[in-house]
Amino acid sequence: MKTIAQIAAELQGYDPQALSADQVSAFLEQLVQPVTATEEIGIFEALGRVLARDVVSPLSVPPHDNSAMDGYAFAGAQLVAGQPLTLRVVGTALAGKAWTGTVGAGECLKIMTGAIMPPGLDTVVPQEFTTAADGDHITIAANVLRLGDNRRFKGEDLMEGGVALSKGALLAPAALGLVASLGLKTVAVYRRLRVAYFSTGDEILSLGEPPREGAVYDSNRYTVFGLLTRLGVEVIDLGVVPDTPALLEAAFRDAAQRADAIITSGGVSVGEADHTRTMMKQLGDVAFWRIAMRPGRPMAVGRIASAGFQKKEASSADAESTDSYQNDTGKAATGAVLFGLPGNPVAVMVTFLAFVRPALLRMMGSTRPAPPLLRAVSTEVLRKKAGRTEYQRGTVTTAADGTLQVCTTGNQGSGVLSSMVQANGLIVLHHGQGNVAVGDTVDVMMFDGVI
Ligand SMILES: Nc1nc2c(c(=O)[nH]1)N[C@H]1C(S)=C(S)[C@@H](COP(=O)(O)OP(=O)(O)OC[C@H]3O[C@@H](n4cnc5c(N)ncnc54)[C@H](O)[C@@H]3O)O[C@H]1N2
Ligand code: MOO
Repeated sequence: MKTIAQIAAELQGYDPQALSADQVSAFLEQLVQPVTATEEIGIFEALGRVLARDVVSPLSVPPHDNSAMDGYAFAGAQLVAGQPLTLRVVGTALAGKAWTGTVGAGECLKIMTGAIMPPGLDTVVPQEFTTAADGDHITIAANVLRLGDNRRFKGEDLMEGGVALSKGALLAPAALGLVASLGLKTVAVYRRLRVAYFSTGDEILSLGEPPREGAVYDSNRYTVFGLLTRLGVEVIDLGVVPDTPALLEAAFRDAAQRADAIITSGGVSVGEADHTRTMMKQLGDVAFWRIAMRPGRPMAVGRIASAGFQKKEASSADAESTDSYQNDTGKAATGAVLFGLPGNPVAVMVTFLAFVRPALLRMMGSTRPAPPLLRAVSTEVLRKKAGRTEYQRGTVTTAADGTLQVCTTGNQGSGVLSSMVQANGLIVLHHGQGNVAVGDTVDVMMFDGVI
């Protein structure tokens, strides 16, 4: 496990007072490692979990060549271009039962979708392309079919012995179905990540407290709860912690003991009455950054030591595998990764989406690349200074001509949550980018499926 100083030394051009968003991502990739503990769980429990071992197909899917249509199976070599074909129906093959008779030249077999294709037959004509000829014959119109049509091959979805799903896959609904199609009842996944969160600040009111002059209700706790829950981690909610050293220390210790990662909001800027910063420094190995981005400029990142694990031992633990420090909760006793987010509600969400979410996914063991950004045409002028990354709240819509367009949603202040609620994505104005004119194409990070 590398210390903050080690990672910083390896990162080109590292300056904690002026880090680009890309440098932050590169830093976090070094700081966080996937959990190692795994468990075997039922498929219904596996949605959103990360596969810890390749799933190797114990059988082929489909298990045999079969029909893709309700119709008539026959040997396709009998088809002649430009001519209809009349065949005698010799029987019916139903799904789930093998047909045991023989089908010769000039003959066909009535077959249902999914029924096994008997040997020698390779083509299926859908029922609606046929007309009943006299007695037990059918006629296939000319030029409606080619040899091999409507036949599904054994193993065309998954072949026995092949890797059906790779380690690191995030189990989405299609993956659950795929596992079930192999007849498997359980999958091996990484244990669920535990993430503790608390809000800091003396001006922050918990719900239920009466309003007080100068105080605001805690909203970050709820947005972070939502973001973490959507990610599928176990959320450890530690509420609002006042700016009191003893209470902050207790909260950090408790969080580091129980969680893999700690998220806090507030107290990472240069304010005077902030014990949060001091406590982070005292209990851990933490860097305080000013990121060249908006919103989300100040942020603290590092590792908080858990009780019984002395900070100065961190370097001796470096060479060891995290596994040797497992405590009885299955969590490495090396403390927890800290994401100290700025207090402003939109800055919390933006830093979470830009940095914390990818880092947590990595800790969960996921190897899925980040979803691609969408390209949309800006319908307004966007003022942007080169030399920092800006995230603006926006709404993407489809124009009458089918192109995607985007406009911003209201007040872009970093405390304004209403414009976040209206948005369906974040317009990402990259580090080197300047002003945007009407008609320029911009990148958008869509929220769907993320938040
Ligand atoms: N001299 C400077 N001042 C500030 C700087 C700076 O670089 N130099 N950066 C500004 C930026 S950008 C931000 S963001 C804030 C971040 O400061 P803190 O992380 O110390 O956050 P606080 O001061 O505690 O809070 C900021 C703001 O957010 C409100 N807040 C905090 N927690 C919550 C919560 N749980 N729910 C709702 N609202 C919350 C808080 O009341 C403040 O209004 O610093 C700037 N200043
Ligand atoms: O950039 Mo701060 O992080 O405005 O909210």
